[in-house]
Parts: sequence; C-alpha cells; structure tokens
Amino acid sequence: MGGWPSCFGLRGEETEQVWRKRGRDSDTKPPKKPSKSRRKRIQFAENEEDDEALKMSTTGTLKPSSSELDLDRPNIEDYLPSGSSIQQEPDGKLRLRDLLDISPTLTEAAGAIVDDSFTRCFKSNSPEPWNWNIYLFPLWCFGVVFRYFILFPLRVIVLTLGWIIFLSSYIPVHFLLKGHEKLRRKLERLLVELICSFFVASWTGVVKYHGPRPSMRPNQVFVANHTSMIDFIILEQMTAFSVIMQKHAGWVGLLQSTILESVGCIWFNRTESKDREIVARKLREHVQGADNPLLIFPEGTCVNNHYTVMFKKGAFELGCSVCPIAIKYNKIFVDAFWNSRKQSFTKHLLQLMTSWAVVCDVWYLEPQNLKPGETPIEFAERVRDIISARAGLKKVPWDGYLKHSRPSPKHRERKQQSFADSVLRRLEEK
Ligand SMILES: O=P(O)(O)OC[C@H](O)CO
Repeated sequence: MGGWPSCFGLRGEETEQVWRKRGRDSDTKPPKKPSKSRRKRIQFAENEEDDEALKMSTTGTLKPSSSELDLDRPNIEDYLPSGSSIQQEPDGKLRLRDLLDISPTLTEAAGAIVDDSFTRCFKSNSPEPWNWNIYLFPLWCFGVVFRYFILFPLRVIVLTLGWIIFLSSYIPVHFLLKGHEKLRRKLERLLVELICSFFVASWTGVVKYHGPRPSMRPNQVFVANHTSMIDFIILEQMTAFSVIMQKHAGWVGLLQSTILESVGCIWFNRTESKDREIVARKLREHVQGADNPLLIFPEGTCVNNHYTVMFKKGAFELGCSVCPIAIKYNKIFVDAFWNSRKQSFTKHLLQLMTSWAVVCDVWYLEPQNLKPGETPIEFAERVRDIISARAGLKKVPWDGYLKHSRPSPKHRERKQQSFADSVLRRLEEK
C-alpha cells in the first residue's frame, strides 16, 4: 500500500525541505502541505517511528498499531544495489536519487512495492528446502513416493467411506424426519460433525484443542481468525456451529446451499450489498433464537496465519457475548493457508491430502462483552488483540476485502501519465 515519502528514509520535515528547494530550482511542485492537526498526527507517528500509525492517522478510523510492525518494515536501501543509490555524486550528473525523488508518484509506487504489509498478509509461504544433499535427497524421494502413492490413496478411501456413511444417513434423516424438526436438526448436526472428522482424518489432522469446548448458550457468537476454509472443518468437527461465510461456486457451493444451509449456516456474496443486509438480519435472528452457536470469521477473507487484518464490526454490534477462538497452524509439513487467488479449494485439499499432516492449535478463549463507552469497532479491535496475541499473529490495519479489489484502469493510466510527465520534465532540466 502506498505510504508517506518517509519510506525512503526521509522524515517529514526533511522531505518538505527537499521539496521546497526543488520548488525554487524548478517548477516541480511539493506535495500539498498537511493541515495543522494532520501535521501533529504525522509528527506523532514520526516520533514513534511508526509508519503504520501514520497511515492510520490519515484515515482517522483505526487505532495506532503496535511497534512490532516496525520490525517488519523493510529499509529501501537494503533493496538497492550497492553504489547505485542514495550516494552523493558530482553535480550535474543524473543521479538515481533524483529519479527516485523525482515525483511523489514514484515515491508512492516504490512505497507500495517495498513497504507493503498488505500483500504480505496474503502470501503463501513456500517450505524451506531441506533435501538437497546426498543423505537427505533419497529420504525425501522416499517421502514423496510414500505420500503420493500410499498415504494419498488411503486418505481418498477414508474420505470416500466418510461420504458414503454420511450421505446414506443424512438423506434418510433429512427426508424421513420432516415432522420432527428438533430431532432431525440434532441428527443432521451430528452427521455434519462426523463428515468434518473424516475430512480432518483425510489430512491426518493433528489438532490440539485448548480451553473449554463451546456450549450451546443463547446470546453468544464465536469469532475466529481465518486461514482457510479448513478452519471451519476443524472447528465444526468438535461443535456444530452455524457459520457465516462467502458463497462459493462448484461442489463447495452445492454443499453450502444444501447440507450446510439446512444446519443453519448462512452464505452471502461479499460484493452484494443486498446480501449484506440479509446477513445482518439473519445474524440478529440467529443470536436471539437459534439453538446452536454461531461462528463468524470477522476478517472476511483468508489471511496467511502470520497476520490478522481488520475485523468487520458486524459480530461486535449484536449486543451479545463474543467468544474468541484463536487458530494457529504449524507449517512444519504444509502451509494451511488457502490462497484462493492461486488455487481452487479442491487443489488446496489435495495439497493437504498429499502432505504428511496438518498440525494446528485451537484456543477457545474467555468470552468478551462490550465495555461501557466502547464502540463496536473498539470492541472488535480488542478481540482481535486477544486472538492475535494468543496465536502469535501480527496485527495490520488493512481491510481484507481489498484483496479482491483491483485499481481501475483509469486510475492506473492517470498514475502512469503523471509519472511519465515528471520523469520527462526532470530529464529536460538536466
Ligand atoms: O480468501 P478469500 O477472500 O477468497 O475467502 C475464502 C473464503 O470464502 C473464506 O471463507
């Protein structure tokens, strides 16, 4: 994401001086001077050396983040080849620094590339290669053969068996117990828990649950950090939650609109504002009347289990207790992050099924309530703090929905034009 020019190592004041000097020498305009109150906030962020705090201060909607983000912030000079960067060179020569500083557009673009804590939230983590020596390589080859030709077929058999048992029980229960709603729902939920257990077994899930299991109390909602749709499977095998999630296409969509919907799960399309209203209404109804607990992934998107992005406030303005659940995957055998832009859910499952095991910890944490004077956004941030701390995740202030947004071509062209103009102007000056 774009940042203030300080991402090039210049603090606010220095940057302004450079621009003022340049303004005298040429007709290049400095960036618009911030208002007094904004300067104060910028100064605060600089004093704290917290770039993220600065970004948030400009929107006025988010609280300053912890200083741990600083550790995560790269230094531009580390990314430039030695001798090519911010070095003094004889006057009159075209220097890289001039080009880098030539326009806010370039500064902004480089800031977006280098200091992009947003993109890092959605990067898959490729495993560290460990097999490239004469002793380990044969072992690794053996492992590949074992995983793909022995474990995988066994797991397919387990999953197929699971589906046979599930469907041969679910269909009669669903159609024959029509007049006995309570019993039917209970049995259906048990069967959903059962099929989820088969899924977990099909990746040799090694899941350690900590804390008291969720109870069926009214007026409570469970919220968890989100890494993959397998989060839902892992939680569902223990408790038959009703979940609120994005509607999918294909076989996942079919399961959503048939089996899962019948156990109270709610699906929506995040791009449809009409859907959002319906979900908000269903949420309120569910919290007041339903007999099974409600689960929400308030990030609204899968994050790579190193970070947490902004929690949507919907779950925090229902006036009920919020029970946080923290999920942390151990990447020792496989990265459980579902990068939906790169692979389908089927491919993701196949990847898990061909790995040694999926190892993870789940913590059921103490229920939280809105404090007097606290806004739903502050409440959401407090719960995010609790989950992030428990699972060892870094908080970043981004809205995860932006993952699915692309800048419009017009916006891109305007940026390209402004960049080209400023480079040409600078070259003409030399
Ligand atoms: O990572 P996303 O945004 O594609 O979301 C995937 C699932 O719908 C989240 O449950």
